[in-house]
Amino acid sequence: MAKLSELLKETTTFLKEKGIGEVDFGLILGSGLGELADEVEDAIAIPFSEVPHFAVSTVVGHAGKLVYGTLSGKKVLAMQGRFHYYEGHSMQKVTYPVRVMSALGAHSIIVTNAAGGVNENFIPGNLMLITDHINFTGDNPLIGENEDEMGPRFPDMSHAYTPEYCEVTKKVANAQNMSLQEGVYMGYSGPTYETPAEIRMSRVMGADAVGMSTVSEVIVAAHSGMKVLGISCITNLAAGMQSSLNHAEVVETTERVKAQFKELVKATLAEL
Ligand SMILES: O=P(O)(O)O[C@H]1O[C@H](CO)[C@@H](O)[C@H]1O
Ligand SMILES: Nc1nc2[nH]cnc2c(=O)[nH]1
Repeated sequence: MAKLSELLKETTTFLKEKGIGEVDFGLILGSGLGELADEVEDAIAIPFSEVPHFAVSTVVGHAGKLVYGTLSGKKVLAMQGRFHYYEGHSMQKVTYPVRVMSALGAHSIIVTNAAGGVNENFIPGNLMLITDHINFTGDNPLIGENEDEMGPRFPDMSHAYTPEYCEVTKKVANAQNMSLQEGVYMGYSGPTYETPAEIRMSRVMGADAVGMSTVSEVIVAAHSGMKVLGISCITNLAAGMQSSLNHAEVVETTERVKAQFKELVKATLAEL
């Protein structure tokens, strides 16, 4: 199998030929949250299907494009949509875009997602600052040979969600009179939503929200030495807390709060 560093060379050479230059921040925009990339100035947009070694996005609410340009004065490379483990990709494939962002010079990523609220104080439409995560997917993108030039064999996850970035985000939300919840995101493999019993377990384990993404991306960001800001949009109450769950409701809730979500990310990005 080709080394990761060799694959990355092919991908970054392709992207540079398309006009993509230095990147400060990588942005991963979750279910229904991709519209933020439409605000990128001087944008260069490339479908995932054209990018060497990228998977394709198959989920509703994930446009499947890379968008490069300037947002809040920062050079960003945004993913309008992401890859998920439940789509049948390996964890390495799911997280390859984070490797690409790092290889293009990004020192930080902003990860966003749609998530179910486990914390009984949350309501659909809330935004939640992710302060930590529980990897409950049963897999890890770093399993396998470690390429030492990519990062350490045993990465420290003590401060995976960069504490300074959390502080800045809280200040920005406060200054804008925006309510911002905070909590722990628990990543399941999906594609089933959880059972009510799993949600009761998640709550006991310390989860405030549950989803099917993000944790593997943040593990790779930590491995690459990147700073991380994570924001969940609580799109529904988790299983057992409302009558039933479906993806149409998830996308509908993001529609309702997308203006607030975009404002929070843009204003925070300006301060980072
Ligand atoms: O995490 P994102 O991609 O935002 O989407 C979340 O919403 C989808 C389920 O409705 C799953 O893909 C889950 O992970
Ligand atoms: N796993 C999971 N993912 C979600 N994405 C949006 N809502 C949910 C949820 O309740 N559970």
